[in-house]
Amino acid sequence: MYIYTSEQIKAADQLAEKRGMSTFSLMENAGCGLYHAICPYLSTNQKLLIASGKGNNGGDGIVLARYLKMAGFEVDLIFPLGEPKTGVAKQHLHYYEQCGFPVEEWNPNQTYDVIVDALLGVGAILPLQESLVEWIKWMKSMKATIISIDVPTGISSNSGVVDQNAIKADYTFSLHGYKPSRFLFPSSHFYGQVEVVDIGLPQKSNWRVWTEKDVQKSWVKRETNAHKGLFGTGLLIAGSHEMPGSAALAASSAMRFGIGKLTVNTTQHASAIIGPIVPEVTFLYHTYEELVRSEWKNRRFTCAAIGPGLDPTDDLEKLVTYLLKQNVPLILDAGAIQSRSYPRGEKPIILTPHPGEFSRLLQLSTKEIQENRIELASEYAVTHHVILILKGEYTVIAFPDGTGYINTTGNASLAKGGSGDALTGMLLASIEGNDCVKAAVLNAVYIHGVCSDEWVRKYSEHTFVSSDFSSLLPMICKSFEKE
Ligand SMILES: NC(=O)C1=CN([C@@H]2O[C@H](COP(=O)(O)OP(=O)(O)OC[C@H]3O[C@@H](n4cnc5c(N)ncnc54)[C@H](O)[C@@H]3O)[C@@H](O)[C@H]2O)[C@@H](O)CC1
Ligand SMILES: [K+]
Repeated sequence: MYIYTSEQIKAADQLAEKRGMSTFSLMENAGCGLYHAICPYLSTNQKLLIASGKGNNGGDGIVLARYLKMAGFEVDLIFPLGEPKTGVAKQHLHYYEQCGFPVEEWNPNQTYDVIVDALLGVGAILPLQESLVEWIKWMKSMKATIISIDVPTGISSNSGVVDQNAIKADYTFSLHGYKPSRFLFPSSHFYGQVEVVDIGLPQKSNWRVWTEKDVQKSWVKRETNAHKGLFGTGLLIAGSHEMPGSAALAASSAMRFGIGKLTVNTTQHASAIIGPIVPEVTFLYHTYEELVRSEWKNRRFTCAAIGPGLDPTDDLEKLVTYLLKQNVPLILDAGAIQSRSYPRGEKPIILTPHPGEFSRLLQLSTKEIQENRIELASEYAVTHHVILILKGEYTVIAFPDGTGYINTTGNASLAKGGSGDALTGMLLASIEGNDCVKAAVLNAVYIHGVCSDEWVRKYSEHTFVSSDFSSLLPMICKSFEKE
């Protein structure tokens, strides 16, 4: 489940060539792999069109056409932009013709059930040429099932940018790995259902998708002689007169997700609301200044989270600066997400902005953030030595060492006040319950999403509320425990 930029794909191609695996063979692997992956979606009574471009994406289309013809499918292969230009695509066209298969002229009066878009892949340069636009308009009018090879024509590989005439695929079969645009916006909505086709290249990338298997492998089972001191003594600085619920949601999720002990620093008013919901927590009622002065030394907290339900003020900033010096895992959310510098310590500092908060941090529009979520999150994490969790559909989790992950769990039911607070609580618990920081962070994000996925399996997505995390977590966590 790796993710590759167009530059990485080209480099992998060149390295394979140098090592003796020719691009001709890779194209054969691609076409053959595509054939096996696409076949289950086709039937021999359908009329198929493969539209190939001049580059190697078009070459993949030629190989696929040969396999489909050999299997008895009714396929027309056409070149709306002219015949192939690259050496390997020409070679494959030669072999295709030697096998006795024809190239057709585009006939706008012919109808098709399935159209395979092998026009542009990772070599696309936007905007689309006028000659292609006319053809795409005809193709869209056909109302056929559209299958794109590698990336839908008209979207960028590396960013979320989309040409106004881009092809919206029903299915996309990506070669070797996902391309970043699969998880960016608005491009991801043009991919349809996506499958990755292996073409025999070694998998190596700093970016990948975190999967159920990853969670299972990294799930920590408690020792039989465990005691509460082993799972963290957390300080949650959250909740205000106006927003007491944020602290309740973060605290209950932290307790449910396994933290040993939790103290909530909040207002007296907020604690009257939090207490009945989470009787397991203890309370502090300090001002930010008082917390800086004494509490840390007296209490020996092993981790902290700050921000849910808090307004960004100068005093809050002073407290964050103080916490950053304590060398404990620190989660900064909501009101605590501000522009500042970070120490290069051993303990993880985790920021959890949504696109609006990240846009304020970077002084970029939300559109620019959404088009380049992966790259921008990674740059920020590396430059500031923090773990950056950029929330939203396909949450991006970027680490200071330049690695990163995409989370694919979760759905629109999470678009509701309080879901971020619950994540903060889960992160606080997770970071103390797993020695592997990456797994701790990724598992919290993954399971947070699974809760909402489980909800929508049974109930309407409109009805999920963040208090539901508490009742869903016991069952969902159980499903990851090894017997
Ligand atoms: N390592 C891999 O993953 C492999 C990838 N292969 C395929 O090779 C593709 C990349 O091939 P290329 O680098 O040849 O690039 P493409 O085939 O994506 O596109 C290049 C061609 O499209 C034309 N073009 C670019 N932008 C255009 C626009 N806006 N309007 C009209 N024409 C435009 C260029 O002039 C060039 O002729 C991949 O997407 C994949 O399908 C496989 O064939 C082999 C191995
Ligand atoms: K394509």
